[in-house]
Amino acid sequence: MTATTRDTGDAVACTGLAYAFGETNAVDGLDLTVREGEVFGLLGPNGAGKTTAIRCITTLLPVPAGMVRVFGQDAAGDRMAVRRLLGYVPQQLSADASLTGRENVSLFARVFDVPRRERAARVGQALGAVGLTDAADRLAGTYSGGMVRRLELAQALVSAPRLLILDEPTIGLDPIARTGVWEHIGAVRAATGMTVLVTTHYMDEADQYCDRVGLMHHGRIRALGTPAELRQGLSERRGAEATDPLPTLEDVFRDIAGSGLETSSGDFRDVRSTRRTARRVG
Ligand SMILES: Nc1ncnc2c1ncn2[C@@H]1O[C@H](COP(=O)(O)OP(=O)(O)OP(=O)(O)O)[C@@H](O)[C@H]1O
Repeated sequence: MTATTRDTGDAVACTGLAYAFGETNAVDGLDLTVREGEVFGLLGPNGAGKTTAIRCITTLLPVPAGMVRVFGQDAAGDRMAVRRLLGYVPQQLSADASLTGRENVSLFARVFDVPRRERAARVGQALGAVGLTDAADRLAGTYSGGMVRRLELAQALVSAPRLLILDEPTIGLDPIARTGVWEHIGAVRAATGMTVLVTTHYMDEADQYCDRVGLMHHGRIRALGTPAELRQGLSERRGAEATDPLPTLEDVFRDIAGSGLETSSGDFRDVRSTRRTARRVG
């Protein structure tokens, strides 16, 4: 095997990844490994560099410094090979309100080269996997926010990716719609063994649905582990008694990102993203 096709068994391996916008070091020496089959949550305050890192991993941005591999494929080398391995749900709207759900997913099937004779069946399966079979032939413009998010999930799933990358998939959704999105992700994952890399500002979701989380701050991972490990670690650092309740993941986040949070919106909600989502579903 050559260096560019070496498969480490990891879904994503970033080493020393750096990306700057002018003077701003958005990603600053990021080391990150996402293991095959896991749900990995990338958390961090506004401006931590999560979206920029994800855009490098999806090959939408170049890799100016460091290394990014997706299932062993070099993102700076064969970008199409990397793109074929992944499905991506960005923060911005990726569904067209003037098309039906089925038409939207069909468009992605064509773009991702799903063989013509399999297309109709695969589109139907993707819509079914996110619970949109009954609404498939309605215009996406008539969908609720949660349905739009599930439609975008179907778009990303139609190419049967080995790695699904979701940038704040539940922002702006009500609790029931949030749970719905996660349940559909979980069902597809259980059926296919797909790896999931997700960013979220909702600590409760990270705690409940992610196998491991990485807390990113100023362009790097500052803490890494299962939610339980991170909570236990903070408890030990605080010298808590065994009978004390474990701190929450939000406590861990505040402990690490500290001042970074005070310069943002005060909680983990990204106002900018919420607005983007509000536009998308409006
Ligand atoms: N297109 C751009 N031009 C200039 N600076 C940018 C651009 N995109 C991002 N940045 C800057 O890079 C840094 C990292 O931004 P990024 O969007 O990656 O963070 P994030 O962790 O995804 O934040 P959020 O949680 O708010 O989405 C920030 O300082 C941001 O202002």
